[in-house]
Amino acid sequence: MTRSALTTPPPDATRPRPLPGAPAPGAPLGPHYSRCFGCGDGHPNGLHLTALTPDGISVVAEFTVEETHQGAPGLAHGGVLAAAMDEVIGMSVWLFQRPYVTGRLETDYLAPVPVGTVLHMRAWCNGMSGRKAYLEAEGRIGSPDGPVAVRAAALFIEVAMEHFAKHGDIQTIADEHHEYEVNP
Ligand SMILES: CCCCCCCCCCCC(=O)SCCNC(=O)CCNC(=O)[C@H](O)C(C)(C)COP(=O)(O)OP(=O)(O)OC[C@H]1O[C@@H](n2cnc3c(N)ncnc32)[C@H](O)[C@@H]1OP(=O)(O)O
Repeated sequence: MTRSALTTPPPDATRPRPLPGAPAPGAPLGPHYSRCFGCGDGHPNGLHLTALTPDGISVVAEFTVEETHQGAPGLAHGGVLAAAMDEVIGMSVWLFQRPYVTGRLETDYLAPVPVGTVLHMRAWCNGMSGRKAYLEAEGRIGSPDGPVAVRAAALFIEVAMEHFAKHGDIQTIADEHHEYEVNP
């Protein structure tokens, strides 16, 4: 991965560990929001990623490239692939049970991804330092051992739940997230 200093963990970053209450290995991860473009099962033309965690600290996910995801005829749009990377990384940092948002996302495109492809994705955390989490992901064509088509490196920043209350739709957060108390 061609990664900048901004997405490279500093020497004092800590390695993540599975938290008590993390989903059991192999258990499916539900959407964080039903209308999320990346993972929402209620989104009419989103990516509909399906995911699980093998170990409580990383995520594997599948994304089937549909006609609605095209850029060039018959090929996935690069922005859609970046969205898929953002989403699987967001799913992995969600395992740490604190809210994070994408601060920076870097993407390498290594091979075109045809419509109909099942992209096998994996995301993991390289280190955490204060509010910053340094993460990485890859997407492989056709199988978990297939050729790598996309790689991404990201800096996610921890935010308070008030971030979503201030900038988003607090009622929907309250309706779908009973695990958090939101005090706008
Ligand atoms: C209900 C549940 C739903 C759950 C929701 C889960 C959603 C998952 C969805 C997938 C993920 C997304 O797409 S999230 C959507 C896309 N992302 C966003 O909308 C974020 C928009 N940006 C922001 O809101 C803001 O810029 C923040 C929160 C990222 C940072 O603002 P802030 O809180 O004021 O903090 P700030 O002081 O600026 O930054 C903190 C530290 O991070 C560094 N930093 C900040 N941004 C960057 C950057 N782009 N590149 C490098 N470094 C950065 C700063 O230098 C600083 O370092 P130092 O000085 O401390 O060293």
